[in-house]
Amino acid sequence: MVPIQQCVVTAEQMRQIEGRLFAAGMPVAALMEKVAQRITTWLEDHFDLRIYPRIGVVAGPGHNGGDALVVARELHSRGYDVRVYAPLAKFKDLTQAHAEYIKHLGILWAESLAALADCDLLVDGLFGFGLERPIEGAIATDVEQINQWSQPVVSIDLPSGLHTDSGNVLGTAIRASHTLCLGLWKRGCFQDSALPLLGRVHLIDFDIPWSDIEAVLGQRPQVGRITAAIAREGLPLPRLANTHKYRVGHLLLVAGSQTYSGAALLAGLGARASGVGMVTLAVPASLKASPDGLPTRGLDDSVPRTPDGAIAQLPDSMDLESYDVIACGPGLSLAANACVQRVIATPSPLLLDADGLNILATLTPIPALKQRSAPTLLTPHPGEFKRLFKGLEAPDWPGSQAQAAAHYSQAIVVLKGARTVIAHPRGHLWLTPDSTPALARGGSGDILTGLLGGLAAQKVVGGAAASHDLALMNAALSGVWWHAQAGRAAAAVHSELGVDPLTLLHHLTPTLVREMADAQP
Ligand SMILES: NC(=O)C1=CN([C@@H]2O[C@H](COP(=O)(O)OP(=O)(O)OC[C@H]3O[C@@H](n4cnc5c(N)ncnc54)[C@H](O)[C@@H]3O)[C@@H](O)[C@H]2O)[C@H](O)CC1
Ligand SMILES: [K+]
Repeated sequence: MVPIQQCVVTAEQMRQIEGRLFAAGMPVAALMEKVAQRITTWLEDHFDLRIYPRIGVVAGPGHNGGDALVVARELHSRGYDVRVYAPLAKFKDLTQAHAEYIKHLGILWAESLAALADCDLLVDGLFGFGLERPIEGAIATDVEQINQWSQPVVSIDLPSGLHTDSGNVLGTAIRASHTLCLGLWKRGCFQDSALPLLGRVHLIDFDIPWSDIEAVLGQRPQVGRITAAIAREGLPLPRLANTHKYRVGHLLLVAGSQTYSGAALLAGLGARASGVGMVTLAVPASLKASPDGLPTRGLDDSVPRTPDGAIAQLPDSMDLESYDVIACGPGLSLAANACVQRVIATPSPLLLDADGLNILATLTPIPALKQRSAPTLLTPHPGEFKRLFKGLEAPDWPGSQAQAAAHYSQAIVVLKGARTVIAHPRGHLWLTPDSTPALARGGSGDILTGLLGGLAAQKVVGGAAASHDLALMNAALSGVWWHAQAGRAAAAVHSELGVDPLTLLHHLTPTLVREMADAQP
């Protein structure tokens, strides 16, 4: 059984799951009642009656509106001063019944949105996963008015106006301060276009039986949300009490040039934060004297250099197979072609990033990757993705793009974005639950490369070749999640503008310590 927090559905999948519950005998009205009770309790816990006495509820014609009306009734019975506004006169039957009872109770039924202007909190129950077409006309005007007001807005299921799957705005959409996703996470909650409108997201569980989820999503759902538990499981912890540095991974990091020296350093520091036993940083001799005490292997001056001062070729004397994992790319510049070709030809687990990917794009990338006998992890941002996988950016969302690219290249693809997605060649897709725009900054990605490489080396070391693919996947899940959580922790202290790469680095270890402590029983 997969934990509920890990499941992500489309509108159609949710409809199918809901349909199974109803077919099995769960009355529609009873389910709405149960869901709305949980929403009401959540609201009461987060918006105290003494501070938020007046609550405005905006209800639509469908069952999202029905949920909202039950919430209105329950808030009224718990002592809140509730006002309801329903911009459409026609309701589905169950919603209509709740509307009549609301009026019978004497709850204020407003004729216009203006009556809700001085409410302390608004509940948005206009549309949920049944939104079929763009919001237009008078309702669009109402939505825009709500967005101009300053009180918090809690959206039921989704901010009204967002498409459940694509996260795109249909016409116009509510800008929520909180979104209470009902039952299962909806795919739209992970889309870049939806992020500015969702506010903080919470799942309201209503005990959907696993058998019904499994019947629709399968025993191992193809799409998963990375939970803290998944991320912790993938970390190389705990260590054996009698281990030593060569048993906890040796990473070769091929990075840097005269022009881009910072990238190599940040990737090296990211690797160091991963706890990996050994990092060999293959950098041009000019970068050898690294600040911050990082052990580097500066290749001597006899090694040919590119015009940018990157390593043009790794020395023949270097045994690349002796490392557990090779990570290659940050700050290499585009001329380090031969160097990248050599690491690709080495039968070791490989992570390619930045110029490693840009150089790969100039080769015949897919055959080059498919010929590899060891697993590959690619970490493109959307620009690198486009160069590498021309045409595969067409599917409607980054998840499908990454899945298509992973299938096509037979590599694990970490497509970086506001919510990074991770796709495995066998089809599984993982979504990052939360992150921060503070990470939108040069250097964040270099740190991620080092972190992933270091985690991967610790997972790979000592394992049979057949286990290396899983080791890389686990490293990707844990590393992407850890990096995002550290970014959030750093932003909480230093603001979204204050998370420069070194600040991010300083938050990696404390974040790990906190997350591991949270896992203690
Ligand atoms: N997840 C669950 O199992 C449960 C969900 N609940 C809630 O039900 C909604 C989905 O309800 P549904 O009636 O199918 O759809 P909506 O309420 O989102 O709205 C459909 C309604 O609106 C009309 N419509 C659609 N688009 C527009 C538009 N642009 N302009 C005007 N009118 C439009 C459409 O014709 C329908 O009449 C889900 O999100 C949950 O909130 C259950 O209550 C509990 C179980
Ligand atoms: K809504």
